[in-house]
Amino acid sequence: MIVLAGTIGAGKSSLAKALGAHLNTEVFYEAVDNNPVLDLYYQDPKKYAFLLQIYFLNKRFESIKLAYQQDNNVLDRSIFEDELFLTLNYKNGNVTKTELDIYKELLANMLEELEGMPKKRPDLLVYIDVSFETMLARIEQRGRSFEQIDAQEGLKAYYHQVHGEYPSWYDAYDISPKLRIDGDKIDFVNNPEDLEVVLSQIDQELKALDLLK
Ligand SMILES: Nc1ncnc2c1ncn2[C@@H]1O[C@H](COP(=O)(O)OP(=O)(O)OP(=O)(O)O)[C@@H](O)[C@H]1O
Ligand SMILES: Nc1nc(=O)c2ncn([C@H]3C[C@H](O)[C@@H](CO)O3)c2[nH]1
Repeated sequence: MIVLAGTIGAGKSSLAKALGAHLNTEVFYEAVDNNPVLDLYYQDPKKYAFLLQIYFLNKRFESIKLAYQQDNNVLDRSIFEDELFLTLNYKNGNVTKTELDIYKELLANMLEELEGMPKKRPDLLVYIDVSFETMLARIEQRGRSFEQIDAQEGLKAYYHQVHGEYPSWYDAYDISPKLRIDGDKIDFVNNPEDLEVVLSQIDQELKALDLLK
């Protein structure tokens, strides 16, 4: 399983789609469309943060179990980043200490389940690194109404926090081999040559892991 990581709007879903097509494997997208809590969360984070965290964690676990069934399936965001969002929500007073503790216990239980599976962790994590300016531009360009910074006071500051958490999260990540992609410079969405460069970098990593001929 190849996992894509990165801040909101970094390009994970876009690269996941291209990578799945390239490797001829399945892509497990993050549960955004038909998510009954996400827009409520953006309207009222204090009320809905814990429910949203549980919603994403449950969906993530479901996707991981399915994704592990075949080599080189692609997962749009890692279970470890969910914890990054949780911690941030706790810091911001949207999640109580009791909720934080319950979530962490549940997560530990889920990770234990994964430890019991034939494949225990991702084969490769691909991190798309973008600047804060790029993050904002991509969120605006994608245009989900509830994510727009003019829709909600404090949203820009929240995005700044999320963006700020990622570099140290990525540096500390040691669960699997990892690859960083500069999502500011490499336009794998509009430039086929750039996409080719990224895909061949990933291919090389997979070959080194004996997951690609
Ligand atoms: N490298 C890139 N160059 C140009 N545009 C990009 C690039 N990556 C993504 N985009 C555009 O930015 C927007 C967000 O991309 P995408 O939905 O793939 O991000 P994401 O990381 O999956 O976001 P989220 O965390 O919210 O799910 C889309 O409109 C996409 O077309
Ligand atoms: N609060 C919160 N916790 C999560 O675990 C989480 N995972 C994703 N998201 C939000 C970010 C994008 O708007 C949108 C798509 O990534 O969903 C989250 N928000």
